[in-house]
Amino acid sequence: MSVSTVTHVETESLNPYEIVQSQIDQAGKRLGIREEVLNILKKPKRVLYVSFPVKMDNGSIRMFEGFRSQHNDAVGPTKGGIRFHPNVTMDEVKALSMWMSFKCAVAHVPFGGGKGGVICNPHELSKGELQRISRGFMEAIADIVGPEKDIPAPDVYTNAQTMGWMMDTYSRLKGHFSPGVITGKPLSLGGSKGRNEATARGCVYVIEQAMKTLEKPLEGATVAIQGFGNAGRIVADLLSEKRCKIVAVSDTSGAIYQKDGLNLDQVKRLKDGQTSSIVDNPDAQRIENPEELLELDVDILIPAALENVITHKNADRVKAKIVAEAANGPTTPKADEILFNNGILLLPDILANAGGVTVSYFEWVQNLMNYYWSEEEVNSKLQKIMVHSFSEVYSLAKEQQTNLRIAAYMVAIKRITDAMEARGWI
Ligand SMILES: NC(=O)C1=CN([C@@H]2O[C@H](COP(=O)(O)OP(=O)(O)OC[C@H]3O[C@@H](n4cnc5c(N)ncnc54)[C@H](O)[C@@H]3O)[C@@H](O)[C@H]2O)C=CC1
Ligand SMILES: O=C(O)CCC(=O)C(=O)O
Repeated sequence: MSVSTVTHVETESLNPYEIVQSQIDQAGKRLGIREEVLNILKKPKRVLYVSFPVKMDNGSIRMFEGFRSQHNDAVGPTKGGIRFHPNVTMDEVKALSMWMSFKCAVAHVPFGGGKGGVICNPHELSKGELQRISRGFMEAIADIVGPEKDIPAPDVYTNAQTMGWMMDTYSRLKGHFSPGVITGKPLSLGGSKGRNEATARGCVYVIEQAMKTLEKPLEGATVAIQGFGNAGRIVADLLSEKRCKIVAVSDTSGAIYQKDGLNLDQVKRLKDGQTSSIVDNPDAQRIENPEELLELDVDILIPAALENVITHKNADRVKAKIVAEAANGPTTPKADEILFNNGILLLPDILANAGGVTVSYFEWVQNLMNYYWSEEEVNSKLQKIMVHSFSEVYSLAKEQQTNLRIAAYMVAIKRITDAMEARGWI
């Protein structure tokens, strides 16, 4: 491994909106795209701020705030998840919507990028309150979403149930059943088989291709995963089915380690138990500083929680051979540079976690046809897309002697600017 050339960077922006703009600049310049065209991509087309009242269980009325950002719809209607989190900001939602445009373009999914967020802490809310927040937010954004306009989906701290409530609210407002307005729904409401696992499954398909390319066996590979929700937990299961050793996982309660591989059934029982905490595990060692999970000497590191966890401050201590970004935006641009110089293969979010939106696209197609596919059909179509996307991005990265993130952006920007040109926008 070569020694990093970037060792004394003092600061870098952790604002995801500024980060995605710098990523667009880097890739756009390599493509030789005019600045005025890149400027179109550097801002979302529309951002809606909403505030809405919700009746709480104790009878009080509380105001909640949220955002929906629609980045670029040159390729098709905008699409992307809705996040419920206490720290959601408008800039974060804008950035997430931009990553969605590029992700869809990398996967050849005919959507532009959208994203939503509601500032709230689901851990402090009852199921009834969550339902009223979900309905309130959908009512507030109903005018700008729709099966042919903008199609939300789950993201952090939202799930199939949240999507079901939102679909019901939208359908009532429009006066007809409208499953195509949102994806990631329960199967009983037009959800797609395989959507719940799709983000993780897509990530595993990409990891498999990367390991093949590096000529390393997947069987027996050691894995550390930050985040144990939809993305992280299912990645753990799927990689363990492939006989990888999941040696460390973390969630908001902390991080645990077991050098011979964690007993995942036990970890899941703890997560689903009363305290919802993975750290009370007598058979695993607790990692006192959970961020040190990112620095473990493993074959594969999977950030599957939030943004900005691998930065210029800790990137030099990352020892994994592959970093697979199940999360959106976990690695900063300076950290990208350090990992690349250190010979670590980073599978960027807009490639590695594109499985979720890909199967969301399949769900939308099934809703519009009102004809549903088997799980095998969904998974095999997903695999084809992920394998093809990886090889397209990997070949370009080799040709351009750059990292996979910049190559993925180049693929995406080319596809979106071609559509903008064909529409006569540029
Ligand atoms: N759900 C989906 O289909 C997709 C999700 N993603 C991305 O994957 C990431 C995770 O999302 P989901 O798994 O859907 O959310 P989730 O709500 O199902 O799970 C989030 C997990 O992250 C953990 N977490 C939160 N903060 C943490 C921290 N500081 N340290 C360690 N763990 C922490 C939580 O405890 C929870 O286990 C996000 O970046 C999301 O945008 C990307 C593509 C699709
Ligand atoms: O399934 C979707 O439409 C979008 C999922 C998502 O929010 C993401 O890929 O970040």
